[in-house]
Amino acid sequence: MVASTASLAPPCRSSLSFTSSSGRARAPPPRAVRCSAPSDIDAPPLLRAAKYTVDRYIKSGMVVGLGSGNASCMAIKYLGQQLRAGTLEDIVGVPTSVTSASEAAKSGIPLDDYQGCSQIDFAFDDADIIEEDTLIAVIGRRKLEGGESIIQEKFVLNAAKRIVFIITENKYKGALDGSVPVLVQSVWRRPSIGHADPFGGDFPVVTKDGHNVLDVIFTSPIANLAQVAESLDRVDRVVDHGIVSKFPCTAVVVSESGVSVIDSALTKVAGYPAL
Ligand SMILES: O=C(CO)[C@H](O)[C@H](O)COP(=O)(O)O
Repeated sequence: MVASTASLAPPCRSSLSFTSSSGRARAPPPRAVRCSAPSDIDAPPLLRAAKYTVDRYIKSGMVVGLGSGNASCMAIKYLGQQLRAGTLEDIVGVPTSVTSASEAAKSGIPLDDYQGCSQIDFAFDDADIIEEDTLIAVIGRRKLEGGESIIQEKFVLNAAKRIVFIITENKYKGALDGSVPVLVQSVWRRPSIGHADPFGGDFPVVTKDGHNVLDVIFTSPIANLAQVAESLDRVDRVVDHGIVSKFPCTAVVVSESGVSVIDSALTKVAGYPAL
């Protein structure tokens, strides 16, 4: 459960600046490009997307960030199958959560800890929502009580040379809605009865890194996720948040009609094999 709730006025798209948290201006990313994707037409669409991601992006010898969520779980299992079949060799997985670590261990994928790992060749992950064009994602809206960690997940994604989000079509949007999870240093909460402390009170979630989670709820569409991330980065006692801004970034999007690949780097599209 979330610790508490706050609201934030949505930023205005007209002031989009793409300034990084270090204050450096960066060029707006190219528009995402869509192309159709591939084979294995009998499998359920999410599984096709997971298999496509493994087949297309993972090569023998890679260090691979292993995401969290349904699609990532399928990709982890399929990666394990490819290792057992000998189609892929010498893969080391870096899990983004306890759940992905456990799934990878069951699938026979050798693992490394994210804290001991500075270079990750490729990572895949689920997301709660992805902004069209920029491919900026929100992760971590679900409960944070099963060993998930936004800090761990973002560390792995940021350390990866290339990332792919595997999502269903309803998560790929122009006008984003809902909430952004924000990690804050634990605060003492006033109890309605009894005693309170950072680990109790009215039972707020305390993450495995020792933080509380605020869900910043937007009551109108989020016009500009990059600007929301910048604003949050400037708030005192905010440790991290669920907005992932990474370039280049690819979304493998599942719809009823099939699987599409949307790539934020126009130049990469030409390199795709015929699908
Ligand atoms: O934090 C996340 C990705 O790590 C997402 O919140 C979550 O995993 C989405 O899961 P699903 O795709 O199964 O709904």
